[in-house]
Amino acid sequence: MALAGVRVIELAGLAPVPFCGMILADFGAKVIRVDRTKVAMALDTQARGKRSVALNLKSPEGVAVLKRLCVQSDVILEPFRKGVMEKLGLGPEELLKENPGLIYARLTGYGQSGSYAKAAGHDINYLAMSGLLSMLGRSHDKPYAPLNLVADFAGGGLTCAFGVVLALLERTRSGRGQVIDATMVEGAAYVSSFVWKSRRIGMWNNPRGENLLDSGAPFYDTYQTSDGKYVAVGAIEPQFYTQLIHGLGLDAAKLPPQMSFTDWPELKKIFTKQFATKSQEEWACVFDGTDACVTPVLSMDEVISHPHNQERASFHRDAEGEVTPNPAPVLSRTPANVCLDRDPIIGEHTRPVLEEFGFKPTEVDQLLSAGVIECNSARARL
Ligand SMILES: C[C@H](CCC[C@H](C)C(=O)SCCNC(=O)CCNC(=O)[C@H](O)C(C)(C)COP(=O)(O)OP(=O)(O)OC[C@H]1O[C@@H](n2cnc3c(N)ncnc32)[C@H](O)[C@@H]1OP(=O)(O)O)[C@H]1CC[C@H]2[C@@H]3[C@H](O)C[C@@H]4C[C@H](O)CC[C@]4(C)[C@H]3C[C@H](O)[C@]12C
Repeated sequence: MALAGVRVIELAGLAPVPFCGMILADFGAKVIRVDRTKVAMALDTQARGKRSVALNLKSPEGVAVLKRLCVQSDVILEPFRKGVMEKLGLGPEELLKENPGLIYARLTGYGQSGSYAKAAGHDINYLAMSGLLSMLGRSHDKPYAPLNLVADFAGGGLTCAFGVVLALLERTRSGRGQVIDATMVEGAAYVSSFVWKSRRIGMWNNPRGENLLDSGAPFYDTYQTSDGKYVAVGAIEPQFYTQLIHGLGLDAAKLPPQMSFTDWPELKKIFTKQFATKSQEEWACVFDGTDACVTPVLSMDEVISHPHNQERASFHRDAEGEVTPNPAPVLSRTPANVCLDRDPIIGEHTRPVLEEFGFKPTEVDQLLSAGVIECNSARARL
C-alpha cells in the first residue's frame, strides 16, 4: 500500500485526528494510538487498523516513553489545543531535536497562533469562523451546519492527512521533517475555495438559500416522492434540464425559462407536485439511464445494496456488521486495504508495541507496575 512502512503516533483525540489516523492506516501506515490510562472505553469510532498503547503523559516516565516511540516514527498527530504538548515537554522543538525527520502534525480549530488559539471549540464554531456557515441553509432560515463534516473532516482530518503526505513526499528530497499547523477554520475555508472564487461570476448574489447551488434553484434540490422518500435533482446544464422536464412529463413551452430566478419558487412548486405523484423507485425507473441528473436519496443502510455501489464495492460491512464506506480514492496499483478486525481495546497493544520499539520486557513490567502504562487484554474486556 502507498503508505506501507510509515510509522504514525496518533495521540487520542475526539474526531478529526482519529479520522486523519484512520486515513493513514487505511493506506498502509502503522498507526499507534496513544490513549490515556484509566479510561473505560475508547471514544474513537474511526479506529480501524490502529493499535492502542495506554500511556500516562502526565508522568515524566510517560513522556520519556513517548519520546522513544517518536524517535523511531515518521509522523506524530496531536489533537490538543495550543500549548498542551509544550507543557508536557513534547513540543516540536523537543521532538524534532531527537528526530529531525519527524513530521509533527498539529490539528486544531484555530491554529498555533491568533487570539482564539487557546479557545475550546467544535466543528460548528470553526465553520462559523471560516465564513462558510453564513452560506449554508435554506431561504429565510438560520445558518445550518451540515453535520460536523466540513470543519472536522473535510477541512480537518482529511486536509491534515494531505499535509502529512505532502511532508512525507518533501522529506524524500530533503530528509527533513517539519511541523504541520492544520487548522479547521482554514481547512474549511480552503476546501470551499470554489464558493469564494465564484462570487465574482455572480453565483452567490442572492440571500442564503436563494442561489443556484444552495437550494434556491428548483433544478438543484431534493423532492419528496409519494412513498415519503426523496430524490435529488442536479439538472443544471440546459441539455440535462430538458431531460428532467421530459422525465417529469411536463411541457417546457408552458414553463418559465430555466434561469428565470424570479420564477424559481413557482417552478419549485410545480416540481414538488410532480415528484409527489410517484414513488422513489418509480422515479428511478423513469430517470435511471438518462442524463436528467435525478438520483434516489439513499439512507446510510441502503447505499450498500444499490446496484451501482455494489458493482464498485464502494461500501463494506465492518466487524460489527455495520455498513461502512471504503477508503477513497481507489489507487490502481497500491489501493487501500481496510482492516476488518474489531477496533482495539485501550492499551491492548501496549506491551507488543513497546517491545517492538526496543523496550525490554523488564522495562515494560516496571512501567506497568509504576502505573505509567496499562496493558489490557481483549479477553478481559469482552
Ligand atoms: C463524538 C463527540 C465529538 C464530535 C466531534 C465534535 C463535533 C468536534 O468538533 S471535535 C473537534 C474538537 N476540536 C479540536 O479537536 C481542536 C483542538 N482541540 C481542542 O481545542 C481541545 O482538545 C478540545 C476543546 C477539543 C478539548 O479541550 P480539553 O480541555 O478537553 O483538552 P486539551 O486542552 O486539548 O488538553 C488535553 C489534556 O489532556 C491531557 N492528555 C492528553 N493525552 C494524555 C495522556 N495520554 N495522558 C495524560 N494526559 C493526557 C493533556 O496533557 C491536556 O491536559 P491539560 O489540560 O492539563 O493541559 C464527542 C464530543 C463530547 C463527547 C462526550 C463528552 O466527552 C461526555 C461523555 C464523556 C464519556 O467519557 C464518554 C461519553 C460522552 C457522552 C462523550 C461522547 C462523545 O465522545 C462526544 C459526544
